Amino acid sequence: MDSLRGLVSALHLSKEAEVLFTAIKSLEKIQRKVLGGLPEITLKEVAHHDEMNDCWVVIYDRVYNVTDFLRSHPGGEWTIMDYAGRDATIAFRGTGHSKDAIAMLNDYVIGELPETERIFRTDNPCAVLLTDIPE
Ligand code: HEM
Repeated sequence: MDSLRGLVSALHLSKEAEVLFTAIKSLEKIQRKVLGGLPEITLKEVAHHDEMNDCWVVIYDRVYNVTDFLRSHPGGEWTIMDYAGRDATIAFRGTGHSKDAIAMLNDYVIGELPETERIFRTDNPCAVLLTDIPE
């Protein structure tokens, strides 16, 4: 999907193509919900992806492959690379990202932590409570 988005902007395709792209993204979201959510990925697995050409981070218990986004990140590639293979939630939140940035996370999600490793999205009564984590 990321390459499709790249193609759309590289070719300066029409607004309709953008709308279609957004619709596909929404369908993917619905599909994820209907088919039972994201694949589980452990913190141990995430830790293997800590390089410039293979960079995963965890934000709000979800796993993101941001390899293709690093170079275009407005805050610079190294701000994310500092958290490559690790949890970046506090850094992401602490730098006051906009709603657009939060929505953008959906473009890169590849999985979520297993229940036992989650801090935010869990039924555990001791979990950190946040009202505005990305839905
Ligand atoms: C991994 C997913 C991330 C995405 C999708 C993302 C996205 C963005 C976006 C869209 C902006 C532009 C401003 C805004 O809309 O809020 C931004 C700015 C920024 N980001 Fe990130 N970001 C991510 C991770 C991080 C991390 C882990 C850090 C670590 C500290 C970080 C630090 C910053 C900083 C410092 C800016 C401000 C740049 C400036 O205004 O000069 N970001 N980010």
